[in-house]
Amino acid sequence: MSQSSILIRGGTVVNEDASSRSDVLIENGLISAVGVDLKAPEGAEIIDGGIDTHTHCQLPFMGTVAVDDFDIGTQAAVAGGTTMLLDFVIPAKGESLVSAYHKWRAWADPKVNCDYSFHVAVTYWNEEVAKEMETLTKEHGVNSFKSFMAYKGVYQLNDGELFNVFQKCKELGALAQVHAENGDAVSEGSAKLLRLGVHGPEGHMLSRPEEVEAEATQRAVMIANRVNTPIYIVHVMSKAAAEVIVQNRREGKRVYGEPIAAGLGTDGSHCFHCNWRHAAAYVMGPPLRPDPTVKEHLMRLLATNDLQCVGTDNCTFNADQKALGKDDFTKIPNGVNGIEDRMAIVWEKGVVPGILTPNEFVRATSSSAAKIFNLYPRKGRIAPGSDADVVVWNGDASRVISAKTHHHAVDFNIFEGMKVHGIAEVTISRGRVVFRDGVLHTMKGSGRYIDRPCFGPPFDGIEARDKDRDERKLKVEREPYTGPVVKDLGVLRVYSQEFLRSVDREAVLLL
Ligand SMILES: NC(=O)NCCC(=O)O
Ligand SMILES: [Zn+2]
Repeated sequence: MSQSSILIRGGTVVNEDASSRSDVLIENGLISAVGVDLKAPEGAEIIDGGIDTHTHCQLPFMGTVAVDDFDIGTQAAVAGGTTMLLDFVIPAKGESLVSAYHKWRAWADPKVNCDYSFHVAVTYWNEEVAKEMETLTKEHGVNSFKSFMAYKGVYQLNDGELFNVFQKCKELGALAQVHAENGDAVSEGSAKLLRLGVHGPEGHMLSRPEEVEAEATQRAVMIANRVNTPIYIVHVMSKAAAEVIVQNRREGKRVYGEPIAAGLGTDGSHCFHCNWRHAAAYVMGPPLRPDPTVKEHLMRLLATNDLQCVGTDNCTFNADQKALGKDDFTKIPNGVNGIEDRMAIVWEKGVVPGILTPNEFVRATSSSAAKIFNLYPRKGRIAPGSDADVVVWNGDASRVISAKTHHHAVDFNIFEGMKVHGIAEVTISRGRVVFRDGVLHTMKGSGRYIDRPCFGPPFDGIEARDKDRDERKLKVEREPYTGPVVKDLGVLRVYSQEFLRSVDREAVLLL
């Protein structure tokens, strides 16, 4: 059969809700039939191609540029069974969001080897930004905007700005996302560690413990709930932050949480490694936690659907780039790898020990992302009419992860030496075999940018909740007050407690 027509026979088709022994027929980039005797290698599982919800290919960041570009990043993706990336446009403070979007498209379009789409970060706030958000949703298929609560002085928004961004997201039907870390606490913590003479990578981790992430997570959820708009917390890295999400979901708040491959597969103890380069390789924000039990904890929350999508935050820097921070951990470019190994890490740490079923694996690595970002069932499902992004997955086969053999550009792999089960034997992107038996067959620029319409599933019921909560229902109709009113001084003056203590109170009131 030609590339535009592929029949995968004799496998088990694994969707998020059911598995069945079926063949899969692919024609012209779409799945055209799923059924028996249509005619994968015996015993293989046919899984919908993975969706990585969080990548930063060739991101200009902290004085350098991430080395996995859109070509290498998408090659690594398909080699690991991922067929779609959701990357981020991150405009500089004051830069037009729309221009930044076009700049990122020009970087990505000629290079991508599988489908992709962009979230856009809001790194400052004014009315022009609000208009540009609208343009991005209406003309450029963007339905998610990320705000940073960290990176003080660079990307960090204050609470008032978060209210504005979330309110605009709600109006547009776009999903508000946050990087939840208290940027002021990070900044104070970093300065303290440096003052104490802790300059190495461990200082990064020690300067921003779990409560710094948990507090910001709670604040973001509170603000989103005040606005009554859904909120998506990117890279949930700690038990404390995860607990905030679990509790708020129990209370009915519309909150989604995204652990990443690094947080599920390894931990922050590496930041104490005596080799500086090794330790620096694990520096990312929020940090990987030193507690070795965090990874299993997060995996169990994926099983219960308390956390939803697995991303990677893939943002890779070579040794010489990480060395920008050799004398000061605050200058180490933050970021780790993950795109290629994400699916295998979730299989190894989730399915192999029995924490996740294969169906839950599909939900966590693909279908939930497709639903939350409004791509379903075009992506995230093996069914007639869906895009033919498919992986023939061998859950019994194993490999040892190594920077020597990986498909990334980076010179280090945070999962180095780990034996993982779950191998993508064949990866099909839009009906074309792009990876088979360990060999890439990618075509640079063949991936497409996928528009994502607004008002996806996270918005179901939001309007009804607005009606239910409408405070006007509690407004009290009263007789107007007709008694005396103190003379209006005309000017509202706000004095500090210190000032008030230092002067005669009577005098101040008379001013
Ligand atoms: N996360 C990280 O350490 N690097 C990438 C940029 C970001 O997402 O904050
Ligand atoms: Zn990120």
